[in-house]
Amino acid sequence: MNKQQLFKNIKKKQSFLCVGLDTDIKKIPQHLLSEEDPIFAFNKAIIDATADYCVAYKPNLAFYESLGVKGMLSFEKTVAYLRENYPDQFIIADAKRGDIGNTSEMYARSFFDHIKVDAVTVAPYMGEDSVKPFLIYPEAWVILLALTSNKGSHDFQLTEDAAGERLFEKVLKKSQDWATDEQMMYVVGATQGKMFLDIRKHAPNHFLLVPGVGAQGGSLAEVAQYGMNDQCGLLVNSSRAIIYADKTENFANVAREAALAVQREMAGYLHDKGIIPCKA
Ligand SMILES: O=c1ccn([C@@H]2O[C@H](COP(=O)(O)O)[C@@H](O)[C@H]2O)c(=O)[nH]1
Repeated sequence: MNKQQLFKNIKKKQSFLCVGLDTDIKKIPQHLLSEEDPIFAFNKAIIDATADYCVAYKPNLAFYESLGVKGMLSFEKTVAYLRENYPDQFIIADAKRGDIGNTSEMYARSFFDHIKVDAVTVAPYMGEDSVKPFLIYPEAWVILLALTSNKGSHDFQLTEDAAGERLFEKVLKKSQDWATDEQMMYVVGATQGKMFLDIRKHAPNHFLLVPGVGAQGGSLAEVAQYGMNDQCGLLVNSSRAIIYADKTENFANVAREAALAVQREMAGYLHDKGIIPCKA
């Protein structure tokens, strides 16, 4: 999916919500454990319940890999289910990959040739040759870690060189030699508040994948205020606060309500920015 199609979907759905499929066998409702593939059954129910209110899904690979081969099958089935039934949803494999060139090439093949997601998250710290193999797929996206949502983002990403340039700024600047905003996005944590202003100085037109609202306490209002651009430019992820909003047999309906609440708030910010027309 290209940038224009993504923006069109955001306007149509009045939402820039990405639902995170961080599916943990220990957290899903008990009654699903008798299913042949409980993880897929959970994901399918969550997707069917929330698809009206979001434009993207982000399965995090750690949750699937932790279950071995079975988990990877659930992941692949989830992506195939989305592709077949919700082709307008943008699919992000949150895998935080990146290695020497020939190894990155294998990661890229796995996500873009084999599983066929729209985007993969990549760590930038091994540099150009570790990122470039993901960029040979013209329709696929790289989402580079820039300024993450966790406390540890201070350890490296916010450190300054002698000229006062912070590491995340170097990442934003340098990586723009590798790809345009039609193929690269950046991860910026919702917990970073006003730092979105600094991000936008270096990347005014890029889409940002923003995790950290909901369970991590980041403010959607601040993200919209400081991070939104004329084409929205935001995909805000929420995982636990939506998918585990309820643990009973009614979990999917409650997840739908949680997604709807976020979508309504997002519609307000899109109106305020003039991206979607005000209600009559
Ligand atoms: O900076 C980052 C980068 C990635 N993540 C991932 O996003 C989700 C957040 O889940 P919540 O339950 O909504 O907190 C999860 O998959 C993280 O690994 C992040 O949180 N921060």
